[in-house]
Amino acid sequence: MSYMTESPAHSALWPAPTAPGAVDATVTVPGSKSVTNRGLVLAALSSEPGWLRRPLRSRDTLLMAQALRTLGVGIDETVSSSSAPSGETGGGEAWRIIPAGLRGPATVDVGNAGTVMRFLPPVAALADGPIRFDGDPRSYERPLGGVIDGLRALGARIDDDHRGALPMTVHGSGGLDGGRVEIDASSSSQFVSALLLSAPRFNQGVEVRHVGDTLPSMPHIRMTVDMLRIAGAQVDTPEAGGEPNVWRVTPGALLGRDLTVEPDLSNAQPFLAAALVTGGRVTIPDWPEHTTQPGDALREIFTEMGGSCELTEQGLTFTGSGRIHGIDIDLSEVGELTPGIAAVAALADSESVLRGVAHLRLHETDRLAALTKEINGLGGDVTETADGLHIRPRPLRGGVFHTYDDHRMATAGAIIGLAVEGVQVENVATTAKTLPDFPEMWTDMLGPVTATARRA
Ligand SMILES: O=C(O)C1=C[C@@H](OP(=O)(O)O)[C@@H](O)[C@H](O)C1
Ligand SMILES: C=C(OP(=O)(O)O)C(=O)O
Repeated sequence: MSYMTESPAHSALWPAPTAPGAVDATVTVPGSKSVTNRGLVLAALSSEPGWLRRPLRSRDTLLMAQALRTLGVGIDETVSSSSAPSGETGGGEAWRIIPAGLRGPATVDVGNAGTVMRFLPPVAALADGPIRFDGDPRSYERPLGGVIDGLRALGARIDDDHRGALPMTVHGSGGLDGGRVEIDASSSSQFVSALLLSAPRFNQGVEVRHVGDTLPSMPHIRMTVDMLRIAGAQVDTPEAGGEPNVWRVTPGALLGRDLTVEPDLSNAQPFLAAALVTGGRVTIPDWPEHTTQPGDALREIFTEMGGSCELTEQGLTFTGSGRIHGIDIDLSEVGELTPGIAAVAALADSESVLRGVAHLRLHETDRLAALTKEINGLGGDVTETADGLHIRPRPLRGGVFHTYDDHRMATAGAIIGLAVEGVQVENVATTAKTLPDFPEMWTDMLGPVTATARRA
């Protein structure tokens, strides 16, 4: 299976640092991948220029920006926020997005970014000309059928040589009818988000009805709806008294906005985990009081696993208790948190059952297989279930932790390395997908620990 293949170029080993004591650090986490890529798409489809402040600059977001540029959108990444119209949000980068007529021929490289491969085909259907979509080998294996079939039902012409997967060509005709569509989004919530994000520009808007058994990552669909509304779209949702599993977007102009991107709370996970694993304390500045990001659930999940947290003006402070408990939890809403939770669970004082995440087999890698193999490779006792993992903690030993081009596998290996000597994370550079500075941030977080340990 593809998750087992290792490319020689990726064989570099990163010695994951062990924590000599309790961490005590403040870690500023860059912007959310999910918010940045939605912000870029919505701004590109707007009727006037907009700003995106403190965007995430990582492989996934740069691929999104590059793809939109290829279609004709202007994105100035170098603008500092001081020259932005309302500089009151402070320093940091601000991107200026200037919408333009979308046109092909063009080729979009999706890398292995779910947000790019799912959110952009509907945008391409609005463009004039053929848009070819291609990406990393893994992108060919990730589900796309809901987007392709959905777009066809709404009037798009698509050549998908591999039936429901990449590579493919969307033959944009300058507009799309839109209307009613049924899709099965049980393999990815991003199918729903994709069809909703571009829908204000469809002639009839859209009514998306999910007809599958399960629907993962609901907070990400709520994020899509929230951001559409902020951009001026009218959206009817199941939460607002509508039918279950049905979303409607009315056609209309999207407005250029001045949006500040929240820190990526899923990327905050390894740092919070460090507080839990070492019985220390980590503060993440700018943790939003209200958010649709699934990472917000870490406040509850990690508290149940053995700590406490406090949200103050300084941010979110998580304090470990020195004990790590197992957890029995349905992670279907917050699937992307699974690798980090599994890593902590492998170090706990009792068993864990992680449920509701069968769809992780089709993420960056087969995450259930990869976590099982790698934790067991260090002496752990993990078994795959039909929809998750059963983790029985055991004393672990050092060894190579393979990452299969999955950023969250790399951070999971780093978490285990805090407590287990001799863990070597293969291809830690894969964290560049969403957090290019991860190794430096990790070492910086541990810096004060070393100082504390020396003082003690
Ligand atoms: O819409 C989004 O930004 C995301 C939705 C989720 O995808 P799935 O529903 O495919 O799990 C999540 O895992 C991914 O990291 C980001
Ligand atoms: C599943 C993830 O990414 P993608 O957006 O590529 O689906 C993830 O970041 O955990």
